[in-house]
Amino acid sequence: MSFLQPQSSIIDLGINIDHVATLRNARGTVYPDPLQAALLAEEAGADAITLHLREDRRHIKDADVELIRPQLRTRMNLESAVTSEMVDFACRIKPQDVCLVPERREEVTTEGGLDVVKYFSEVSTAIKQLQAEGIRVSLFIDADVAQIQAAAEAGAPVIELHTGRYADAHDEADQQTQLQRVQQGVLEGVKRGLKVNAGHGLHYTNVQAIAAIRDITELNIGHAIVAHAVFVGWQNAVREMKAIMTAARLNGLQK
Ligand SMILES: CC(=O)[C@@H](O)[C@H](O)COP(=O)(O)O
Ligand SMILES: NCC(=O)COP(=O)(O)O
Repeated sequence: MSFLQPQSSIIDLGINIDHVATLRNARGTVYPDPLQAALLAEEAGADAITLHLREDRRHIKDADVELIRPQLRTRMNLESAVTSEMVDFACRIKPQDVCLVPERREEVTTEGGLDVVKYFSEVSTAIKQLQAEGIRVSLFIDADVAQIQAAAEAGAPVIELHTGRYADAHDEADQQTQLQRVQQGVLEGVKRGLKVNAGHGLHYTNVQAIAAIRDITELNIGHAIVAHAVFVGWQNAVREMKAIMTAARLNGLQK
């Protein structure tokens, strides 16, 4: 029985547990356990658990997804490449949400958003297949009008804007430019009736400006939280991020 009371958040936090698995896999141990991380994150205020089953299985493994799915008391947001192997797997597991992402084997992390314009037919087909299983589909895209338009036309109800360029900005002027791109992207998404999420590369001192954007529903954050947990503990790291995001949103609403 679950004693976790669902509370409505002013902005949702999806905790990405990929790099709990990265740490586990580094030594071939069974710890740290991604399932335990997911359950403790939920207790600490996570609104969703995000995990990316990469084609090379470098962190999350098939068995993690299978084990974690029925145990969650919030929801699972499974990040997946647009391949028949991954989409079939997602259809079998039936997470509440699937976020379709681009993948390149040799990349260190997800570089850039899914090119929905170029792969419109493949993306539309994957969306239909997932939706037939009752899964809500999100597309991980750059804050680009053409991509947002294509996402809406492909039938995705949700987009997640890639904040990597904002996070990697080399100076303040560039960061402002990238922030404005995200802000504009959010407006474009909302205009088309989409739920707009964001994520990638967000951390404790750059998340505020993104969380303050009033129409963003959810942020997905992983690497920075796993890293911070080394010093403050996993649940404190989750709570701290949620508190920072909530304060930034409330602040943003007052402006
Ligand atoms: C899609 C995305 O931005 C993240 O989930 C990212 O994939 C995290 O995992 P990696 O660090 O393996 O890219
Ligand atoms: N979709 C983005 C995500 O899940 C988290 O990315 P990161 O915080 O690990 O960079």
